[in-house]
Amino acid sequence: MAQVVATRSIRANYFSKASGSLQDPVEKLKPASFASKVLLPDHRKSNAVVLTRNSRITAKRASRAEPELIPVSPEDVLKREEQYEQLRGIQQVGDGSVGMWSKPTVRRKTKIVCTIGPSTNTREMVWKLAEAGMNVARLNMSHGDHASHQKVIDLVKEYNAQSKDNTIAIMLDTKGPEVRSGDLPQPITLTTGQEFTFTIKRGVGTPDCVSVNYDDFVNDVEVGDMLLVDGGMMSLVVKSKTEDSVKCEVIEGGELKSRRHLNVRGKSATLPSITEKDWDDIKFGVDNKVDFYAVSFVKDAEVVHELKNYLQSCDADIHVIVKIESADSIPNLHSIITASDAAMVARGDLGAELPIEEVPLLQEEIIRTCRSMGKAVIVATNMLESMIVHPTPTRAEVSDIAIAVREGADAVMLSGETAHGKFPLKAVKVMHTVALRTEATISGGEMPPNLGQAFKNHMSEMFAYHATMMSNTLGISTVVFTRTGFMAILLSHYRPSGTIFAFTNEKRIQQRLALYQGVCPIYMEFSDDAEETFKTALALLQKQGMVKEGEEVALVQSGRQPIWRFQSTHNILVRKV
Ligand SMILES: Nc1ncnc2c1ncn2[C@@H]1O[C@H](COP(=O)(O)OP(=O)(O)OP(=O)(O)O)[C@@H](O)[C@H]1O
Ligand SMILES: CC(=O)C(=O)O
Repeated sequence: MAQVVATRSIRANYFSKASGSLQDPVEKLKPASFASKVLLPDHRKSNAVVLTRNSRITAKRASRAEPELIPVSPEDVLKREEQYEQLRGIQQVGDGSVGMWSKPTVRRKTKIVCTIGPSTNTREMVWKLAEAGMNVARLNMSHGDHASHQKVIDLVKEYNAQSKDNTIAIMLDTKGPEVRSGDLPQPITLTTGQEFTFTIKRGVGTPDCVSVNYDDFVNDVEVGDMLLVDGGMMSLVVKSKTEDSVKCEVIEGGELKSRRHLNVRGKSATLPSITEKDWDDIKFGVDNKVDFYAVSFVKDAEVVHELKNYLQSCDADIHVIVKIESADSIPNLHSIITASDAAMVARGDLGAELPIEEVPLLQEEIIRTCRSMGKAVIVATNMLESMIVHPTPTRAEVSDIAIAVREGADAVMLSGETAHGKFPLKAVKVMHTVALRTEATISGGEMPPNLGQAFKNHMSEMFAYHATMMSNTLGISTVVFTRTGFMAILLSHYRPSGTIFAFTNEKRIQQRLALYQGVCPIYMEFSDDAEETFKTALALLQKQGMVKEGEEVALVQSGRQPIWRFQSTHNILVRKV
């Protein structure tokens, strides 16, 4: 057994200039030296860690072995050998940070968010999605009613209650101040060059005029503005305005269906980010104890504070994900993300309010900002759009998922693909496979920028750093015990190469942790005796096939609320299962 024990005297100035999020691909293929597996060049230069007192680090060498893939469906079992060979190949030419001495099991780290809709809102489909790899179920409050969302919430809770080793978090996505066209008796064809009118009068739906659900639409738009319909599928330029209508010329035509999104290029609506309907939906989320709110069209941090104050006032422990999708949010990105728990790159509206070519650059920037601030980040929209109607993805879609994984997203999201698509399970499987394959090429040890500022240099942060170094060096998984989720989230932030098995005695925390990259959350009653708890945890991991006999793991005891330890002591124990 190896042990790291430290007291408060450990110097915490171990942070160095971060590595970029993407390593040079040629560099990546070079066999790494031992030192480069442990520390990146910058870390080496800065002589990162100084343990001054009461510290000892030893580690036992176990037999060399290779990692194994976890099957997620019967089809995967058939492909196991093939994938195993693939991964082995990668590790031989690549970093070697996984599986150097021990035998960790390779699990997908990047999480999958699935929007539940008419294709998937049954018991059978919720179960199948969960078994295929869904980690978070998203309820889009722009569609459906409370009764239909309640049914899905109950199904997910039922799944969680009966599942031994899996848990699905619930995300309630607010409708927000979205501007939509009204209902139409049947779709209308818009032809390039044609005149078309939007009116704030209710109930209009003719071949050349349709209602808009927002009274200030006429005031917000100006002559010359470009209107985008359905995320840019169609576009119109504003030619003139009256008191209640906006006359346009169709630039890009197409088929206009009922209740389509309307965006004005470069402008956000002057509506509040949380509308009356949203407050009603938020209350519904509190009553149902959902895990996350995804708040649409956030423009500044004020709205996040307002929501957090409300949640505090009703004693609701629900995390807030800000959706970055409005032109106004970009100048306030830093303060918005600071105020929230996580962010979503909501590329649909983002690419309509801003020029579409800005989307990949903003995605990279938002991910980098979140990673440097210790916040979770989700990449959403159109990830496998073609799979709404086709059983296989385009190559570009596969690349899109791989890019989000390599950029360091905690999660990737499916929208129409699982909500109303023809192949929801296949879409999840594609996401799973692409994420897993991409992750196998990412070497452990890449730290986010500005590390050390995110969590106020807490002692736990240094332990997360060292546990990560151990995981990367020894090729082992990490086991952490957490009541609040803090330490598991912190570890996730450092992206160790092995899985983070996060044991918690709180069901809510277990569900919340389902969103975080690399975290496998497990519910367990804690005993008063630490040793007994460790043994039970390792036995449980072995029983579920998550670790194997003889495999080593790093047990981390740190965090804000000490469990079985004195206030000022923190431990990392390396244990053989
Ligand atoms: N709860 C639901 N009930 C009915 N239909 C739904 C539900 N959730 C999603 N959908 C359908 O799936 C589609 C894609 O879901 P998504 O969450 O991407 O919607 P969206 O972001 O509002 O996009 P859109 O502009 O297409 O409505 C929706 O347009 C809607 O047709
Ligand atoms: C997810 C979402 O709301 C968007 O992409 O606009």
